[in-house]
Amino acid sequence: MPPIAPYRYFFFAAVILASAILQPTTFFRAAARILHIKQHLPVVNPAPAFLHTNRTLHTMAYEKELELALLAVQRAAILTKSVYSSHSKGTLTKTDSSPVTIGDFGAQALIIASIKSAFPDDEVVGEEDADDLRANADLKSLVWDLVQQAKLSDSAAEGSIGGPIKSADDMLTALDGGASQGGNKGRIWALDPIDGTKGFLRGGQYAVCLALMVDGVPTVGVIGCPNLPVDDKAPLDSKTGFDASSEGNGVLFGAVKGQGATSRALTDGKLAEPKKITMSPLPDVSQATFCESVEAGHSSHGDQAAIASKLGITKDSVRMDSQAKYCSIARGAGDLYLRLPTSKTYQEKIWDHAAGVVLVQEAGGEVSDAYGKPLNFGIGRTLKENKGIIAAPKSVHAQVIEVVKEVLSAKKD
Ligand SMILES: Nc1ncnc2c1ncn2[C@@H]1O[C@H](COP(=O)(O)O)[C@@H](O)[C@H]1OP(=O)(O)O
Ligand SMILES: [Mg+2]
Ligand SMILES: [Mg+2]
Ligand SMILES: [Mg+2]
Repeated sequence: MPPIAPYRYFFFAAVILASAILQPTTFFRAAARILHIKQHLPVVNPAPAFLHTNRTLHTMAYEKELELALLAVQRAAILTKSVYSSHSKGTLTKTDSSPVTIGDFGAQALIIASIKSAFPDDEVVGEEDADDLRANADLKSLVWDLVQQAKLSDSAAEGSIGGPIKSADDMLTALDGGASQGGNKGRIWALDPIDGTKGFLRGGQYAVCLALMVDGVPTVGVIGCPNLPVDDKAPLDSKTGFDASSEGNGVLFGAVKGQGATSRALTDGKLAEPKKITMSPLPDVSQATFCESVEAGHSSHGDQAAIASKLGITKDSVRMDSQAKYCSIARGAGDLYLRLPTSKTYQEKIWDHAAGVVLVQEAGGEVSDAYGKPLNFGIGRTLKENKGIIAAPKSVHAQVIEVVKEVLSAKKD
């Protein structure tokens, strides 16, 4: 074999350098495979931000996962909207005394079927399971009817998320597919088919929430909010959290770690055009609008009022159910989300926060527990190492945490 001309070494080196810059995750994984390195490899931000501007140069990391999640949530929302507007919601009470409806079961089955059609090896931590449907044939047939009717009007979009579920038994299998115990290894989706079920029953806000966690880190987040106004800057109503009179409600939010966050109108077919969203600049925290749960049992309204008052906030809180709170602050309609614990024993569930956290982080915010500790999504189905949630623009997060700590330590005395 003739010797390789020296300039060719430069050429090889340039190719290797370019792959490391343009496709770092693939590059390091391939290198690790070649070198037989078995240790954990970090998730690497796919490429410098300037390369994201030109889609022909580089395929965005998690593009397929984001699109799948957006369409799967959009299809599930067709089902939840039909239950929301019907007077009978097939409500049951779970062993922890929280409500669940035929909407929750149907939406979970549809979304897990979509995930499994595209990513059969991925695990899912889903809130619901099929036990009640296996025990009650009438309930099963009610949910099966709903599931069969929920189709995206665009056949390519419907096909891309696996098409309809084939049988009632397949529906039960999909519904039971959310039993993963979570953890910090590999790809695990966190799914809340209806978040804010109490709001859903009351006629308030609710959300269909799906996140992909990679090695325990929320990486893709998608939330459908059928009752939020499409206009990102529509004022929040202090009583209900949304302006019920506004036309064209229904928003689909999406975010990928390192790539920013978007909102778009929720449709019944293919995806609408996305708009970039960011949190509002908040130079003075006393001007903040803060969001909290409607249910006094889910977060401490008293502690939250004390924190707001110490921060000099005079505006009424906006009370709304579900992760619509994360969505509202991510798009600058509100500024802070305060969720102080009401009980020493309650453990927040990962599906109640994973998607919202990606959205807020990608819109310029920071999310931690009430003591400023990062949320650990990689230790099971709950956030058992954390107490409470504080989400705020990065610029004021530390200031808010100081005040939260003061309020909490004053309570202990
Ligand atoms: N004691 C509690 N503390 C905090 N969150 C709770 C508590 N009980 C239930 N939740 C959860 O809070 C979420 C809704 O929050 P919000 O009130 O902010 O909309 C629901 O997912 C609900 O769980 P579940 O789905 O079991 O009802
Ligand atoms: Mg929930
Ligand atoms: Mg739920
Ligand atoms: Mg629930």
